Amino acid sequence: MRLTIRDTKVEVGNYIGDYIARRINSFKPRPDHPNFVLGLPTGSSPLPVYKRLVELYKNGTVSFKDVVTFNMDEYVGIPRDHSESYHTFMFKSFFSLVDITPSNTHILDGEAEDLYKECEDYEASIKDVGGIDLFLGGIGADGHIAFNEPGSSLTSRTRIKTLAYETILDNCRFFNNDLAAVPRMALTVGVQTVMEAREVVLVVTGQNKSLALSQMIEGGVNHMVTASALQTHPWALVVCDEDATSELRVKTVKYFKSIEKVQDEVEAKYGPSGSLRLGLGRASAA
Ligand SMILES: N[C@@H]1[C@@H](O)[C@H](O)[C@@H](COP(=O)(O)O)O[C@@H]1O
Repeated sequence: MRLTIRDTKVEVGNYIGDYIARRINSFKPRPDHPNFVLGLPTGSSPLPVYKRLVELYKNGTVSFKDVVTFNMDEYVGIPRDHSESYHTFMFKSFFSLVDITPSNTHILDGEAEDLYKECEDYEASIKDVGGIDLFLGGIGADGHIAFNEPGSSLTSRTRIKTLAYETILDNCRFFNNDLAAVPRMALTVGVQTVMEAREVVLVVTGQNKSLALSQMIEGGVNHMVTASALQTHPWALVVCDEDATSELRVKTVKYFKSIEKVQDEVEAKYGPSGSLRLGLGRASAA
């Protein structure tokens, strides 16, 4: 796992936006994997990333016309046109602002009649397009990834999940601080679904994420901090701001800062390594 530290949230957004655009532009289509497949999160942390991607689209650096997307999660219990549904979030923050083909975007349907089938079909759709090339994610204050709350199996797949009280409290800010209005359940990709992406990039910003960041990086792999599973991913990158490093050891921060420059030089010279370079990965092996 690599950690890249930037001064501010905006710089984190710019770094990740540029990074994703580079990956899209260097993607080489194959008959069994014709499109770049991008996994996407919601939440406030990825907003600067979306802003940067929109800028890059507008200035002609990148196009999303042939990009296929899969979102991480969606609430159960609110309609998709609700102002706080993840369908609405994605449309407003990203999809309506770029040239993405609507039929190439996938978001779990929290209103589906058969929620179990919806989850199974979602996993099958990911396989059908050749797996996810890059999964962008955020992190909850308790260290969760997508809606894989503490205690979730690290081998979990897309499923129905009851939200932890801490997550409901956190997300209350989006529902006029009305606790009763926050949905209690969601559909979410599993930890294993994220782990099977060829590459995972996590955006971690703000002091309120600093404990989660130290637990996921400096602690052991642990189902109580589901993002810690990324320690075992062959190509995971965490990009955080200075505020989010407050709980990290000075030694950890120094180490990752010292290796960043060399890693960037290696990648600039040789391109991404191993499985990424070959366009192969866990997803295609599965
Ligand atoms: N399901 C989402 C996560 O995917 C997101 O990472 C988290 C943090 O959101 P924020 O970035 O707003 O702190 O919120 C929710 O739990």
